[in-house]
Amino acid sequence: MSDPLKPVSIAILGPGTVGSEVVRLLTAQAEDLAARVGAPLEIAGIYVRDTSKDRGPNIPRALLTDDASALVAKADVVVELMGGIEPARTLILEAIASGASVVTANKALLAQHGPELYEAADAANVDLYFEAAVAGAIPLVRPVRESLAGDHISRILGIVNGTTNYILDEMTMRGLDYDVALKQAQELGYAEADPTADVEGHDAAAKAAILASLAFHQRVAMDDVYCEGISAVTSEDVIAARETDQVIKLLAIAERTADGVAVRVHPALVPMTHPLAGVHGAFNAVFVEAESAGGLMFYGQGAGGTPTASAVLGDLVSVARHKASGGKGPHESNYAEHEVLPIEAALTRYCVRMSVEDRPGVLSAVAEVFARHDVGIEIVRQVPGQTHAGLILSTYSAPERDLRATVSDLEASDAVAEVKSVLRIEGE
Ligand SMILES: NC(=O)C1=CN([C@@H]2O[C@H](COP(=O)(O)OP(=O)(O)OC[C@H]3O[C@@H](n4cnc5c(N)ncnc54)[C@H](OP(=O)(O)O)[C@@H]3O)[C@@H](O)[C@H]2O)C=CC1
Ligand SMILES: N[C@@H](CC=O)C(=O)O
Ligand code: NA
Repeated sequence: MSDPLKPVSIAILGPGTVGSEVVRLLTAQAEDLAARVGAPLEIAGIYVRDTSKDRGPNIPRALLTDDASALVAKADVVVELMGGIEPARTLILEAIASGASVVTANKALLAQHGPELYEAADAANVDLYFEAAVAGAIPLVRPVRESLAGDHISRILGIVNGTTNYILDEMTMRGLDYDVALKQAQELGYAEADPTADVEGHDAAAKAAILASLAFHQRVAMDDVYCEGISAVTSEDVIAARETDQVIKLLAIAERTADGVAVRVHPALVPMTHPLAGVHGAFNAVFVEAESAGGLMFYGQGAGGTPTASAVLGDLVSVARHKASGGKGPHESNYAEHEVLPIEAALTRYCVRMSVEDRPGVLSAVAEVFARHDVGIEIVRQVPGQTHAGLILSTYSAPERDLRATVSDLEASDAVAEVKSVLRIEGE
């Protein structure tokens, strides 16, 4: 335990969208934060690659340094907001080795190298906090890691990527083109430095891996998460969804069943009446189902500089309190060994949109393909077309492997001109 009046020295790595807001709020709220921590928080320096670049009025030039290792070595707490794997990983390990606690928003790093970082932090008896890494401002890591530590979480389902929710929402509500909506999301500071991580689902998959690891008390890596992004979602899909009172959302789903755990990220049709359908813009919403607590819902801003800075500062206050007055946050809990199940085992529903020959007998030929794989059809809608008829079929719940085999046979069928899209249906 250090002298309660001695300042806690903070190193900021990366004053970008999030980091610059953290610095602004640390300065603007200095008195409140000092009172809450029990010691002043002092910025020891801000690491950048180029110290000559102007970074706006919130970033004092005098604090800039391009010597990350020297800065990390003199800090009590290192706040990593650069993103990416290297040099973030090495600098966090250096920080931990020198006895500093770490706050990071870097989900990509945690999903790939989490075990190495948790082990180092536990061995050095320092904190590693990462509330901002999952669902931005929403308190979610702490509730799952701490508040629900006495319960059994069975399922987590939600929207955990602000950029893709913003894009899909703009396409649905305002008919915007995909590319225009993505550009806006980048300008608003929601997207990752390389937005491929957002639109291909990798960012949501990293968050799903982190949440599943915390919820199921075992290591779930990025590679364990089945991942499909939204880059293949077309305006036609969005319109077809709206015509059937549904919306398309990129969902992250982590489930624990009797057979093991399954974690997946993919676009899905959600009924308009479901609460997730009402999550607009860059907002996120996550449902957590636990044995004793029942259902819990978390909702708020999942991206953006200021909201994310709130989560970073919350962590910073916690770890600084430990530096000022003693104590330590939770260590990694990874004792469980559930099997990680493949996507083929998932039970889900499909909506298949296709164009078919406009002749008698086609409907029964299509129905026969579904029956061949024991997949029940719940709803059939036919849409007249010029050369072909449009057919939209929604199935009952079935194993993914049977649904895939059905689609593959539909593609090979003479009755089907084209399978235009296949979307899972969730949230009913
Ligand atoms: N933006 C958001 O809504 C959210 C972001 N996050 C996470 O927060 C982290 C930061 O994101 P964000 O602020 O948006 O990112 P930005 O790209 O806006 O900022 C990154 C900052 O880090 C600096 N940086 C990047 N790479 C290096 C490097 N190799 N060496 C030194 N400095 C480097 C950049 O410097 P320079 O200006 O010189 O390029 C910039 O100042 C990421 O891990 C991201 O996933 C988490 C939740 C929400
Ligand atoms: N790019 C991410 C930022 C927050 O994690 C997102 O869009 O959700
Ligand atoms: Na969060």
